[in-house]
Amino acid sequence: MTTLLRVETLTKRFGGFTALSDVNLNVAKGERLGLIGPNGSGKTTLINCISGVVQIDQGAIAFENRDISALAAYKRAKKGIARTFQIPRPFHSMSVIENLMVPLEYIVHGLVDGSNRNAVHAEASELLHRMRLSDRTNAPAGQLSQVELRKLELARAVAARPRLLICDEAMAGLATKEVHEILDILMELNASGITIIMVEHILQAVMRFSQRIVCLTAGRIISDGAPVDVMANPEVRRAYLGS
Ligand SMILES: Nc1ncnc2c1ncn2[C@@H]1O[C@H](COP(=O)(O)OP(=O)(O)OP(=O)(O)O)[C@@H](O)[C@H]1O
Repeated sequence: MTTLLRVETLTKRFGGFTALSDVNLNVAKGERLGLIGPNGSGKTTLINCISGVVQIDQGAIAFENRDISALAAYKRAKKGIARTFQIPRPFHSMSVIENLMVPLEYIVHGLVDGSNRNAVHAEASELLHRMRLSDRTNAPAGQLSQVELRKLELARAVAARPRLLICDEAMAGLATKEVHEILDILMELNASGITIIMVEHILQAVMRFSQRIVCLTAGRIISDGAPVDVMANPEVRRAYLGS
C-alpha cells in the first residue's frame, strides 16, 4: 500500500475556537475514503486544510511524500490535489464547455494567447462525455439543473488532472437516481486511478462508495475503519446518528 496523503497531528483554530484537534489521517493511493461527521464537526475545515484554502496551526500535511503544509492552494492543485465546493459557482453566462475551457487553457496548458484551442476544446468535450454532460455542451451554465451543476463542478475539478480528488457534498439535495449517477461517475474516476475523499451526509451513498470511513466529531477523529465497523461503533452512532 502506497500512502498518497498523510495528515499528521493537525490542529486548526479559528481565533479561540479549535475546529480540528490532533487529526491523524493516511490515505492510500487509489483509495475511496468517506469522511463523515455531524454538522460543524470539521469536515470542510479538514479538506480546506488539505487543499490549502486555509493554513494549519500545528501538524503537517504530506502529499506523495512531500510536505505541502505551507504551499498555496494553487500550488497544491498543480501538484495533483483537486476539490469540489459544496456550492458550485460556474460562470453563469458562459456555456458549459467554455466553463471548462477556461481552466484547461490557463491552468492546465498555461496558454494565454488562445493557441491550440482545438485541442483544449477536444479535451473539454471528452471531460463532458465522462461526466455524462455532453448533451448540455453549449447550454449556458446558468440554465443547468442541480445535478448538471454538480457534474460541471466535478468536470472542472477533474480538468486539473488530479491524483487526489476531494468532493465536498457533491450529492446534497439530489434525488436518489441522481445520487447514483454521481456515484457511478466517481467510481469510474476512481477506476481510472484517481484517489477520492468524499465528504457526504447521505449515508447510503457513503456506504456504497467508501472502502474506508473516517468519522469526525467536534474536530477529532472518533472512528476510522471499514464502513460496517465505523457504522456499528457506538460513539459514531451516538454522535452522528443520534442513537
Ligand atoms: N472561517 C471560519 N471562521 C470561524 N469559524 C469557522 C470557520 N470555518 C469553520 N468554522 C467553524 O469550525 C467548525 C467546523 O466547521 P466545518 O464547516 O468544518 O464543519 P463541517 O463538518 O464541514 O459541517 P457541515 O457538515 O455543516 O458542512 C464549525 O463550528 C464552524 O463554525
